[in-house]
Amino acid sequence: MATLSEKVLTKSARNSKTEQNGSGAEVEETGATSTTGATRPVRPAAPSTPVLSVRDVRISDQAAGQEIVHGVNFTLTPGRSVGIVGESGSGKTLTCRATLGILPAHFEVTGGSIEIDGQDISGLSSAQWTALRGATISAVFQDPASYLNPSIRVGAQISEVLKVKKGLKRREARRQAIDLLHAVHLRDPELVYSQYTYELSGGMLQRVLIAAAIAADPRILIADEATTALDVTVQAEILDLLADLRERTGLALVLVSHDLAVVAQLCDEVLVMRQGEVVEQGPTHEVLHNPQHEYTRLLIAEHEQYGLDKFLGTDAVEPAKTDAVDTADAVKEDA
Ligand SMILES: Nc1ncnc2c1ncn2[C@@H]1O[C@H](COP(=O)(O)OP(=O)(O)OP(=O)(O)O)[C@@H](O)[C@H]1O
Repeated sequence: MATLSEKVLTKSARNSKTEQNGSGAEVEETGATSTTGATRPVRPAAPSTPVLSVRDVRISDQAAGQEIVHGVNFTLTPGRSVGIVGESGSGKTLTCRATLGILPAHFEVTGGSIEIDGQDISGLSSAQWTALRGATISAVFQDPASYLNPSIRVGAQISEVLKVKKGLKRREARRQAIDLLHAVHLRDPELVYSQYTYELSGGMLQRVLIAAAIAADPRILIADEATTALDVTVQAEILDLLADLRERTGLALVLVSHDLAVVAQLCDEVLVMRQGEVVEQGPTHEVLHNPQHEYTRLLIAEHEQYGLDKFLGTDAVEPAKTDAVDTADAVKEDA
């Protein structure tokens, strides 16, 4: 079977859409939520094996002696995507970082379990993590400049991933890095390869970071507010790119966004978080069309003015009941 980057590159070379490759299995929806959350009906589990299982994960700040994330559940099979939305500080990034094994100092997973490709991550050694990151699970965060080294040409940074993770020789790593820059729709990839971060725009840097993140053909990509800082046109292009990777290569996506339109466009399932709780969870279309929790309704109301309904098909989104609540406080991110 062709690797992820080979498939991306093949597609890029053809520069045309192809049909799904069959690896995009039906999502296995657990139907589970936090104990306080609204629960959706469970669909029968899909036959495909999960690449990522997050089960009742709890994260605590050990310095403060406080649980911050109170139980997150979701399962991803190849080619499927889950979105995590919610107010600032609700635990979205901590959940992602726990999945990547990079929680900040003092923070620990104090309950539940996380399995990547069937492997419980709790007992992994640092060598095992090194093998897993990039090759099986990868991530793109906001602010790409802070994840790239300003004193090394961006292409060399992608080549390095290819040399370390795929054991490629210098010349082949360079060739594949340029192909990857092409695959993320950067014009003149050879030029970009030889440039430094200060020479590139935010949108270009974000694409470079995505190219680096997918270089080693991961099975799971975590995109945490990866398009938030970009202008709408560039954001749309990057979302298309992620959707394309997902459909064509079976990449499983965890997408954190404050933007419900982004989640509506890209995700099969959505988790709505507030104050460390998953208050609502289910198939994206269902949650956004028929929200059960007041906070979800608030989020939707906040986004309707930005044209969320255009991503939800022809049906209008349920009108939100917002009278009793100060939405500006409830949805701090949008302030
Ligand atoms: N490195 C850290 N040190 C101290 N506290 C932290 C750290 N990272 C997160 N927290 C705290 O943990 C809680 C959850 O943070 P997290 O970053 O997961 O929120 P979030 O939902 O991703 O928010 P945002 O949308 O603003 O990124 C917050 O109260 C935050 O202040």
